Amino acid sequence: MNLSKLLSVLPFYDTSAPIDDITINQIEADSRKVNKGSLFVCIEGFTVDGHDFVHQAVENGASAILAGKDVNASVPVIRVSDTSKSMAIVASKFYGYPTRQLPLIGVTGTNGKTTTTYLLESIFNQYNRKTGLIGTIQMKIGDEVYPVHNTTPDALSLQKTFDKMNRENVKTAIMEVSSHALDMGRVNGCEFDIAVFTNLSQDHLDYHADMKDYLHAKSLLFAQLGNTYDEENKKFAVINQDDPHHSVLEKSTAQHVVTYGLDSDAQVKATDINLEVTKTEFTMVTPAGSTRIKVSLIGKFNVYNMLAASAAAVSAGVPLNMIKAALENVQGVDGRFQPVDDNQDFATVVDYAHTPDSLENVLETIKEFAENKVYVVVGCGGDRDKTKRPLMASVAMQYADKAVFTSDNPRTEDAQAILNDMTEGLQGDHYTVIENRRDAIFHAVGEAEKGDIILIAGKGHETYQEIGHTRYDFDDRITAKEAIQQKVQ
Ligand SMILES: CC(=O)N[C@H]1[C@@H](OP(=O)(O)OP(=O)(O)OC[C@H]2O[C@@H](n3ccc(=O)[nH]c3=O)[C@H](O)[C@@H]2O)O[C@H](CO)[C@@H](O)[C@@H]1O[C@H](C)C(=O)N[C@@H](C)C(=O)N[C@H](CCC(=O)O)C(=O)O
Ligand SMILES: Nc1ncnc2c1ncn2[C@@H]1O[C@H](COP(=O)(O)OP(=O)(O)OP(=O)(O)O)[C@@H](O)[C@H]1O
Ligand SMILES: N[C@H](CCC[C@H](N)C(=O)O)C(=O)O
Ligand SMILES: [Mg+2]
Repeated sequence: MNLSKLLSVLPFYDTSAPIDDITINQIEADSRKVNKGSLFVCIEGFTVDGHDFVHQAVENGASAILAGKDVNASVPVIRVSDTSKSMAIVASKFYGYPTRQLPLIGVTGTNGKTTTTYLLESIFNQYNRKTGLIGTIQMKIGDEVYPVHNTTPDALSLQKTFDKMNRENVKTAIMEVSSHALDMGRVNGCEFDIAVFTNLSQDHLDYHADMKDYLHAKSLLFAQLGNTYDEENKKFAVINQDDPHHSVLEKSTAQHVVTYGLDSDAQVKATDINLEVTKTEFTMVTPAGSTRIKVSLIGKFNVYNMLAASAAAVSAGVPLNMIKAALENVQGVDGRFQPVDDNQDFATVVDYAHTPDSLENVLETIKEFAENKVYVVVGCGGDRDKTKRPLMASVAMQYADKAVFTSDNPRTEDAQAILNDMTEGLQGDHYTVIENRRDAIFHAVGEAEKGDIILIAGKGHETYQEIGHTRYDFDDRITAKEAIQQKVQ
């Protein structure tokens, strides 16, 4: 695409040299990936400054540079005030505004985003729509799976991905939208049709100044739905009415609000809920009718996730019988309340709870069904919210008969210091500290007796333990299986 034409979407910019004859065939923010004919965008990161890599970008064939400060280059430099924002706008144009033609559902909230997006994927597949999915575990186009580095990728990768989805005939895109992404403007340029809010509780206070700031970031998704009304293209804000923050989000948008909740007067609600150890049953009441649903997902928190997905699907016009069929087929999400079984006489569950609220929800569910003792193996991530550490430890102590505190991605922090943060001032002594996660899992499995249940929390689908800057192979499910096999031999 002609560079002047591409930049016509920007209100103001300066150039160091004429750009009329330049053709751009790629936009790139990583100098290492620049090819001949690229526009290299300099982004000031948390680790390094992209402006320092202009030389490498030019060596690799960049035809022009988009910069936020003075840089020297043998190719034209385009100066803008904010390269991240400009990149999102320019990328949308370069890829032909892909989300204008692609129905897009964004899911935000502290817990339940991944689960809700997977439920939505199942519902839209049942409705015969090819789906695209972007989130914590992976990116998917139909059945094709791609690896991801972030829950919500940067603006450039997103626009590129949506373009690919359009070219591969995706009819509905579903994505997790993290608070980091909203705050950093990664979803700038995305035209959402439905925004879903799951819940808000403490997490990420390493990044957000306080809970108010965290809530504000979440509200940006609802503000981004826009304030113009198009009868042909209705937009919806799907909001959990049982969450105390719901009214802030409702006020952030001018679009239709669809509420969901367990009791109250929500538009989509669950009544007559029957929570069992292997299944859940409830009646889903929606503006489109009611239906009894029997699913294999466990726990009240999953009823919320099902309501969130159903409320979004009903808003998009999916018939209730399709929603029911899809939910009843769902077998669970990778690493979320995932049993590890090898004919042992105690239960073992791997789950991705890594916040005080999610740990409490999952332990509450387990406690309700436990026939005997409850064990929990859990740690807290390094280089992440330090204030959640004692809270997670005390939740573990409150619900478990025996807590085993261990490491969960210490990253650049000292694992023992993280464990000290967890256990300092802790009430009670029914806990053990075993820094090595494999040893901790083997310990819990070794101790468990008939009818006990072990929850291994925090890593879920993760297949690594990150120590320093290195990710070592590690999988709770594989490790638990090995421990069980060794025990039952
Ligand atoms: C704090 C943060 O969000 N960092 C993100 C950021 O990395 P960064 O700022 O360190 O980037 P950087 O390495 O300084 O690089 C700056 C620029 O220089 C460029 N560069 C760099 C090196 C080079 O040789 N040449 C070059 O051009 C880079 O391509 C980049 O454009 O930009 C990267 C690329 O987009 C992200 O992958 C990275 O996320 C890191 C991995 C991360 O851990 N982020 C977390 C905090 C996060 O975003 N989490 C949320 C929520 C998770 C959840 O709860 O679900 C998420 O959405 O993932
Ligand atoms: N609606 C919910 N409310 C509270 N806890 C939940 C809910 N849904 C799931 N959980 C718990 O939170 C864990 C993470 O769930 P999930 O991966 O769906 O959330 P997420 O919002 O995508 O998390 P992340 O921020 O890491 O992407 C689950 O393993 C479960 O323990
Ligand atoms: N996306 C979350 C995942 C946390 C998972 C847990 N295993 C940890 O490493 O803290 C984060 O990066 O904060
Ligand atoms: Mg997620």
